Amino acid sequence: MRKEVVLLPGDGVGQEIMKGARTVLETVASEYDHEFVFHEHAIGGDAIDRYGVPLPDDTVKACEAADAVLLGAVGGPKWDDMPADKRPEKGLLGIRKRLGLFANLRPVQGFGPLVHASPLKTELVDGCDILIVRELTGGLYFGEPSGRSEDGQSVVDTLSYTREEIERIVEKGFEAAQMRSGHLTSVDKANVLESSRMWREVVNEKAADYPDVTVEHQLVDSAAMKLITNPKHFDVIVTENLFGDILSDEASVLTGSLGMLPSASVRTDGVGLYEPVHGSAPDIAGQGIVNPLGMILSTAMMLKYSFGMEKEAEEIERAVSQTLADGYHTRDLDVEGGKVVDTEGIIGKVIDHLSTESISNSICSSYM
Ligand SMILES: NC(=O)c1ccc[n+]([C@@H]2O[C@H](COP(=O)([O-])OP(=O)(O)OC[C@H]3O[C@@H](n4cnc5c(N)ncnc54)[C@H](O)[C@@H]3O)[C@@H](O)[C@H]2O)c1
Ligand SMILES: CC(C)[C@H](C(=O)O)[C@@H](O)C(=O)O
Ligand SMILES: [Mg+2]
Repeated sequence: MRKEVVLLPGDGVGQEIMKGARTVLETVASEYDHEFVFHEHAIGGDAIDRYGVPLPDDTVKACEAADAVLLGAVGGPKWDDMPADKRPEKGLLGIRKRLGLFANLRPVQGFGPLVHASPLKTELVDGCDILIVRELTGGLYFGEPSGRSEDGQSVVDTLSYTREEIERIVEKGFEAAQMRSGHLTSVDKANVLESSRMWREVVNEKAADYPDVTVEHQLVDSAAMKLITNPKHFDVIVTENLFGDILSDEASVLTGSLGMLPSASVRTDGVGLYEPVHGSAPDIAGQGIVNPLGMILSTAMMLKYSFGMEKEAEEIERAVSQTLADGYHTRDLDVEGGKVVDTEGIIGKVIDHLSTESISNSICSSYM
């Protein structure tokens, strides 16, 4: 298959992890006889520096025309003093909105080889497998009005959702639960927020269409507590934009590092954007030590969801898992007896496991 992929490396470690994604895809292409054509475009601070805006029109057009988009990360202290509408993060929010990517799927897995990497007790983490379904194009991130009063003494951000926006993401949550364990946790703040009360109403209405799914409502504050005291309680979590942002970084603690989490930003049909959950990590950018596995696992999500390449995606996941099982990891992971390697080192190990020989071995062993 021939696929056009837009690469948006962005800022900070974005450039370093994108190299890993590209190398992995090139290996998959040669092993499986695919052709991935890469088109690199600017976003975030990189785009501000080069073109004066965080989301150039060319970038949007290229993404709209692509088969899929991969994004590294945006932002960093260099642009912290820019006015709100010119910040790098506006580029990311802009592309999500322009492409209509309302559903952000954030799987939290990888506990096999990493079960001892989490600061949480092993028995709490072992066997966890959670999918956070985060609403991505509404809520506080996009509500109007937003800004300061003329005298600078008051400020407003608006949390707004239409019923339709809630319905479509809640449906994604139910569909995911149906395909997994059949349990859905809807996270809100219905004891305080009107938007959450409408959210809860929609979840209860939709539940009738999914009789095979059990639903529970959980307030976001206690959900945050339960996520690290009893994570196995959760399977699919569906929640609004800001709650999903915060809970997913928290959930990364289960894997031992924020650098491990991939994500898919999708809509019902059309182009999808794949991005790790973490940011531009300015504290370690340029040092060659960033963990590229969240980005690499995002490429696996792209192959599965946008290109229907299930087998190829599984091979990437297997290669990552075997690399970790061999004891190799970057320094953000604290694994007793593990072997710390740099970014290039870990990418090389993943590639070794993607080579023809190792793939054919895994195919043989899967029939035994
Ligand atoms: N998708 C995105 O583009 C995205 C996501 C989150 C934050 N950001 C931006 O990134 C900048 C920094 O934000 P932050 O520091 O709060 O969050 P961050 O995710 O960039 O970093 C938080 C901490 O985790 C570490 N970390 C993150 N990813 C890592 C990886 N792959 N390997 C090893 N360590 C990793 C960092 O070194 C840092 O100590 C901000 O400008 C923020 O807006 C962008
Ligand atoms: C950089 C920021 C706008 C972004 C978000 O809040 O959505 C990030 O934290 C994420 O999780 O993708
Ligand atoms: Mg975030």
